[in-house]
Amino acid sequence: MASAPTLGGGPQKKHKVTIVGSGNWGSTIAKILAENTRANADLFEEEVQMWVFEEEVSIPKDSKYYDEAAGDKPQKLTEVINKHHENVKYLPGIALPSNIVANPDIRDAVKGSTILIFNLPHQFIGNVCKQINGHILPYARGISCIKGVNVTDDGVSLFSEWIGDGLGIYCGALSGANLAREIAAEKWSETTIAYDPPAMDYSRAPTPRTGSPNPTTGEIPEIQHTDARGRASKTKLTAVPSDYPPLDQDCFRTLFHRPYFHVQLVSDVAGVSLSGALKNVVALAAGFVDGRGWGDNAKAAIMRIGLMEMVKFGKEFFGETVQTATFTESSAGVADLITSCSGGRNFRCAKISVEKGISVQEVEKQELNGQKIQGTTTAEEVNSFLKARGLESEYPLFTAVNDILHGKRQVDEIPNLMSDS
Ligand SMILES: NC(=O)C1=CN([C@@H]2O[C@H](COP(=O)(O)OP(=O)(O)OC[C@H]3O[C@@H](n4cnc5c(N)ncnc54)[C@H](O)[C@@H]3O)[C@@H](O)[C@H]2O)C=CC1
Ligand SMILES: O=C(CO)COP(=O)(O)O
Repeated sequence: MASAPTLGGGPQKKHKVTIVGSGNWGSTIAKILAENTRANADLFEEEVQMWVFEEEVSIPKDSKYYDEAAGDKPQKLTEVINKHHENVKYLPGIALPSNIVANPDIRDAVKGSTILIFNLPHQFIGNVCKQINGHILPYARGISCIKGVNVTDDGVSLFSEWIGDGLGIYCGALSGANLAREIAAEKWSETTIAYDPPAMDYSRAPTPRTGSPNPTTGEIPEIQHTDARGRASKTKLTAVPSDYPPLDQDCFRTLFHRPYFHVQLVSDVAGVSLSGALKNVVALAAGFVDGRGWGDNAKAAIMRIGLMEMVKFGKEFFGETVQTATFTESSAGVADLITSCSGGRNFRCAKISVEKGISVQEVEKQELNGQKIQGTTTAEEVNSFLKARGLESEYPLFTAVNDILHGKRQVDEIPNLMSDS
């Protein structure tokens, strides 16, 4: 284990960072993390592990990476990334720092890491967590960059909480107006990180939700989560050993903040996670109306109604744990809604689907080269949750998007369906 001297002369371990996922956003975040682990050698091990869902890629003849010896033979994506320091499939044209190690073995990638960054399409996270459960450090901490919600028959839960509960660790959330391709090109943007673990990790005062260790016994409080049906779950955390730098908000700010990627810290994990998930449904609606050529006023109307439904959903099902300001003031809320409804993949796929008269899923396959949009599944998941509670009519925009995706409604019906909003 790498160590560095402390003021007291004792060993000071460094945090090891693993990113679970390597798509368009996953690879962009890996770039940011690797730049910052290099710049902060007192806190972090320089090498960043990046778990890659292994697949084979063909390198075209006109590519600078074309290898005469290999010819057209497909090559493993991990090997291409480690050799050329570029994710040629999911983030082409962007140089990745050489301290990123692409690893196809998920258990090996997370081994010994104190910091786990979850960044993959939400439909794959369940299987990945199953594979790493029991193979991570008990005192690891996580951040979920996933934009989606976890819906089961029992209710809606946030991936940050679901990952935390499942793995027995604390997991915060990162979300913002963050089109990956712009950030990978180092164009300035803001993001929001919500990280609010019990005070044992904290250099600041504890919040009422997370409490602090019992001053007499030193016992660590459990983290309590309440799902959308009001059912509570508790995660008993293992404290981060004191020979590591504190794993607090400041540590995560240092890990993520770049001159071109400004981090705003909040404690509302639920609000940040929900905003990121629900705005994808709204972005599909914005794409539908743009595809019909209705212009910016219609798109603004969609954003206004969508934001209202996002806040209503958060307040109705997550109560006091979400703050309205997260939706209306943070990068994770209104700013992400605007960028996603302007140039996101959900928006673009929905727009093209209307223009070409084909399904959004078909456009996704044709246009995105393996990238996955999240709005289609989130629209279905949110709809099945609302339907089961007889609440579809209270969320006309969310409901209309799902109905259009399933051919039950037409885009032209949107104005009438929104008439009471
Ligand atoms: N791309 C963007 O601009 C942004 C994306 N996000 C969010 O980040 C999350 C990750 O998305 P991206 O990195 O964009 O992914 P992506 O859509 O670019 O790529 C798909 C990824 O899924 C992986 N994959 C395919 N099949 C798999 C399987 N069976 N098991 C596990 N992995 C599999 C692929 O290897 C690839 O890494 C999503 O929740 C997305 O909403 C958030 C902010 C920006
Ligand atoms: O979340 C995003 C921007 O913040 C990306 O949205 P898309 O997945 O629709 O591209």
